[in-house]
Amino acid sequence: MDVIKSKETQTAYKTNEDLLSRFMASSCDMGFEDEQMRKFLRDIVISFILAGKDSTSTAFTWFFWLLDGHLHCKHLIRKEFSMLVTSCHHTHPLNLTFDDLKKLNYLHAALSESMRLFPPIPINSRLTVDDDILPDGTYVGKGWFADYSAYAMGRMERLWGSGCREFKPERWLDGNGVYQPLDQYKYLVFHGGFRMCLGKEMAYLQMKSVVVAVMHEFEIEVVGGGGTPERMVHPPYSLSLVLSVKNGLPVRLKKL
Ligand code: HEM
Repeated sequence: MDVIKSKETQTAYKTNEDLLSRFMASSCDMGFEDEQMRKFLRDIVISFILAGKDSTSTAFTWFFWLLDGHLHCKHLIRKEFSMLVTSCHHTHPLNLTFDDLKKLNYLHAALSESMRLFPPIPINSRLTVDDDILPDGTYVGKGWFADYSAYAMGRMERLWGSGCREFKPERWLDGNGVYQPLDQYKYLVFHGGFRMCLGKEMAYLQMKSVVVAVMHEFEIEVVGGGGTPERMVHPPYSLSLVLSVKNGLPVRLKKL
């Protein structure tokens, strides 16, 4: 609350580009009293922090686990961002801009593919407020839970074809290597419809910039071996609200 109050005294929040300033600037005509507005902003910030922290860190963990078992993909990711840095005339990947990061098609595909197999939020639930009939004719009564598993859906042959259990970033790319988003209801990693994740684009942006920064500086080796096709048959997961790697993911970093 103190941070919000101190920002209110700086008129610069209307032009500042940090997230809180943006929320403040876009909420000022909502008709709230001062204190109501502060609570509203506090709740938005807390929900963004809660929703965005464990989800992205879980996604990173599986991503690096999978890369360790798919060295060709690791090589393609490094090649893609190194070429981008050169073509944009930057001296360091940390100088890549928002628009530059959007050009990392292969990395975007590899992140999507990793989350298809290991969705950070593996199971999700809804409680019905009224009787309803789903589009396929299934009856759902008032007060019932309707659950879905993004983990199971990401491994269904009917949806992803015979190679559904393989890590193949290429399935997200067209013939020119450009990333092709798929139907949000086939890929429910970020949920779908009105209550879809509000931080999806931010999550990709954050993950791309972190992957590039880390991989530019270090070679990452998973202690005990990463997600080779053989190890992927029985992945070491631990199921909670998020899909963690069981006992964490110890890695060795070698400075490049
Ligand atoms: C890989 C990372 C992420 C994944 C897989 C993910 C996934 C999801 C999912 C499945 C939901 C729906 C939850 C539900 O309604 O039951 C959700 C909601 C939400 N996410 Fe994310 N999320 C990620 C990152 C982020 C980030 C970085 C932010 C913000 C900085 C964020 C903000 C939100 C918010 C505010 C909602 C609630 C939307 C609403 O109820 O209308 N998420 N996310």
